[in-house]
Amino acid sequence: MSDSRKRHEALLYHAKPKPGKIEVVPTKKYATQHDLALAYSPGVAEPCLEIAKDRENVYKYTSKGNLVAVITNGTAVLGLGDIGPEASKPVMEGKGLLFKIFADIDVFDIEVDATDVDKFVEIVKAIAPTFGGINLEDIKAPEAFEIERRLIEELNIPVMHDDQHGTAIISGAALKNAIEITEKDISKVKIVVNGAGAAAISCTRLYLKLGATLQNIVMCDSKGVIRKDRDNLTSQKAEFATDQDVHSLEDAMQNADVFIGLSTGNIVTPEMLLTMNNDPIVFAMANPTPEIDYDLAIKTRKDIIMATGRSDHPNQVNNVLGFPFIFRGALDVRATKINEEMKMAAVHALADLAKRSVPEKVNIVYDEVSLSFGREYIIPKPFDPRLIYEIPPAIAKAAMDSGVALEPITDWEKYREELMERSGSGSKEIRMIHNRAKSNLKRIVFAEADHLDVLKAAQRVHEERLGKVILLGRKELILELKEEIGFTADVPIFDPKTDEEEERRKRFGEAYWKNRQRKGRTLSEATKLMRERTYFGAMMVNENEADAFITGYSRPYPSVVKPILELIDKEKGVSKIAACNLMLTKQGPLFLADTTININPTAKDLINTTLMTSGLVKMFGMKPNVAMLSFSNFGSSNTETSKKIRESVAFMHKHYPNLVVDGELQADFALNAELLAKEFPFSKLNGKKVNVLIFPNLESANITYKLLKQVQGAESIGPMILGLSKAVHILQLGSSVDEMVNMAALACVDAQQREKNK
Ligand SMILES: NC(=O)C1=CN([C@@H]2O[C@H](COP(=O)(O)OP(=O)(O)OC[C@H]3O[C@@H](n4cnc5c(N)ncnc54)[C@H](OP(=O)(O)O)[C@@H]3O)[C@@H](O)[C@H]2O)C=CC1
Ligand SMILES: CC(=O)C(=O)O
Ligand SMILES: [Mg+2]
Repeated sequence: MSDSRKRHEALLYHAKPKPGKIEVVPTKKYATQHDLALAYSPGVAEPCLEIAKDRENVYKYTSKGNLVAVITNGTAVLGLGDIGPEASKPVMEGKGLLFKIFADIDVFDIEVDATDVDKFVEIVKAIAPTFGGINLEDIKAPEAFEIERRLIEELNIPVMHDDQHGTAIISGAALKNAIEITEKDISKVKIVVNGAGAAAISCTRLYLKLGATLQNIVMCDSKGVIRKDRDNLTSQKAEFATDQDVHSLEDAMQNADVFIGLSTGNIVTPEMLLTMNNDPIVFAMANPTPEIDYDLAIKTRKDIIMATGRSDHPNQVNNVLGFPFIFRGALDVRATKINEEMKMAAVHALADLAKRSVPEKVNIVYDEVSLSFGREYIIPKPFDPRLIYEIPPAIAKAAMDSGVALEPITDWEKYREELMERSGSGSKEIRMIHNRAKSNLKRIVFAEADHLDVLKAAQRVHEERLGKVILLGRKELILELKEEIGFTADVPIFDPKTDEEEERRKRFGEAYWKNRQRKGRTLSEATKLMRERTYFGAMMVNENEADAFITGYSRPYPSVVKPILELIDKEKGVSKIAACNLMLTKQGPLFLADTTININPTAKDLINTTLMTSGLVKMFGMKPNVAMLSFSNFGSSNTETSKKIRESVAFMHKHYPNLVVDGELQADFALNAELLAKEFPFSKLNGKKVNVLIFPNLESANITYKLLKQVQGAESIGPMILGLSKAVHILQLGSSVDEMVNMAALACVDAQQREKNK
């Protein structure tokens, strides 16, 4: 896109459909006169009086605890300089947007027309009662240091100048990882810092805490190198003044290992980069134009680790990765400050997160095949859904340990749940299954581990400790792919076709043959079949060499179901297996059956499917409320379909009176409690929230689950096979990584359950 088009697009984005990026949204009902009498006079007087009695109650009755002020005077707006309070407003609204979407924190952006330190401090202090925290932004040095120092001292809510400490935390984490990749020693690396303002000074102070050595640092400002022999240095600049024989940025760059740019755009040249040491680390963080263009830098030095503050290149080192999560953790324990311990905890939590395997969602958002720790991925991406539940707990814990938390967290698991809930990251049901899988690790076989996405899913299962992973497939290819995605853990790999597995093939073949010898299989045939991974993997579960098995990613469903049915016995009392999909819809979880096995089930099949699905629902910790669906309601039609459903409902009412099941019902009546109560008050489903839908045939079930997925974007877990005697599950052809991770977790929980029921 040309520069003028980009400019036009940015202006249009801010202007339309209504000017600006944020608005205020009420959180309470306001539809009736009664609601308004509560929201405003007279009802509002009650919380006012409670707060007047005890100021602490402000956290109970108002939004203070989750409200942050983003405050500026517009004197150092990005790298655009002193452009004034009005011109800074788009940036501050932008921060409001980011606080909200990444950490569910509400923001008032406040642009103050005051450059005088005393006046600015007075104004912020005067409005502080409104807020739970204060994010100072884009205030130039040296005033920024004094303003922040005084506000921290005089207020008892967290105050942080983000350009200083947010930037220091993020760039500190990135620097720590980049140095690790280059295998250098932080205490020995030569660092050039260009810029000596709010961001540069605080970043450099933090690098010293990470182990960098003052003698190895050269800092430059707009006038050149900050040398001891320069006059009129501010006290902050004087901290970093050098007596080395360097007099220009060019001099400083010679043999430097690290360049930190927090100054202004386009001031580093390719020639300067060429004089740097091997494996140079270049963080050109000026916004919006970096000190050197990303493409130019990587073209100039093949051995570079390059980062900018921008989102359109790899390695975005930008404080967006920090402030939402830092304030989240601080607000959640009512921290009175954001202290050094909390900042350091954030550095390490961020640096560590970059080393773990990346959720597939992140690859998709950034249009990447497989992000993994390395030169082009030294720090997590802002859209990483794990940030919200990994970083705030680290901050909160450090606040508690360092004695600045007024409301310590006692239940960390619950806190993590709340954080996930805030971000809408994954559903409760998925988290519940993941947590249960983690509680007792089961051995799970991935049949098609030589496929990239299957291997990525296995990596997640391993790293998130959802199960003990066993990989099946071509070993050489698996090893190659493992290396590519940074899956370094040593997990068992089996290649069923190789000589290495001859003994197992023989043993599995014999066991299989014993079962099938009267069904037309010879021993040699049976042994030969064990070269196939579906057979081999399923036999591992049969022979207790694994607890769970998932397969089917690369093959059509029916071609996988057939061998599975030959190999794995049905559960006692089950005549036919069935399949169920859990759909995570906006109205809550819905279990749909039978989505993939029985084309035209009989009344008996429907009863079996209903009973098996009800068992599954209980495994998810829920009570099943089952609607048997059709195109008619309670006898309004007399087709064969309606009749078979009525027959199965009658059977279940007689033999399973405690099961909440009814029908036949149309889908809208099943899912709309009011409609059902009005028309069919006699129904067993009255007053219940239906969470199981049993369909009259496979077509209707299968079409519905796929429609929900595509049209409503509902997440689906499944199809889960019901009625087998082992935890064996079949994936849909081409399942996504997330779907496979969820299925694997479910298969592990299924295996746990079977162990318990033994
Ligand atoms: N990626 C990120 O997350 C962040 C990036 N930044 C970027 O860092 C830059 C500075 O921000 P901030 O510290 O808040 O602002 P300040 O106004 O506090 O500091 C600006 C500094 O840049 C120096 N400078 C200006 N021009 C040059 C030059 N040609 N050569 C060397 N130094 C120069 C100034 O020198 P002097 O002291 O002589 O005036 C001053 O020290 C901005 O570009 C901003 O966008 C800031 C925060 C976060
Ligand atoms: C990112 C940021 O805060 C800045 O450039 O000022
Ligand atoms: Mg800023």
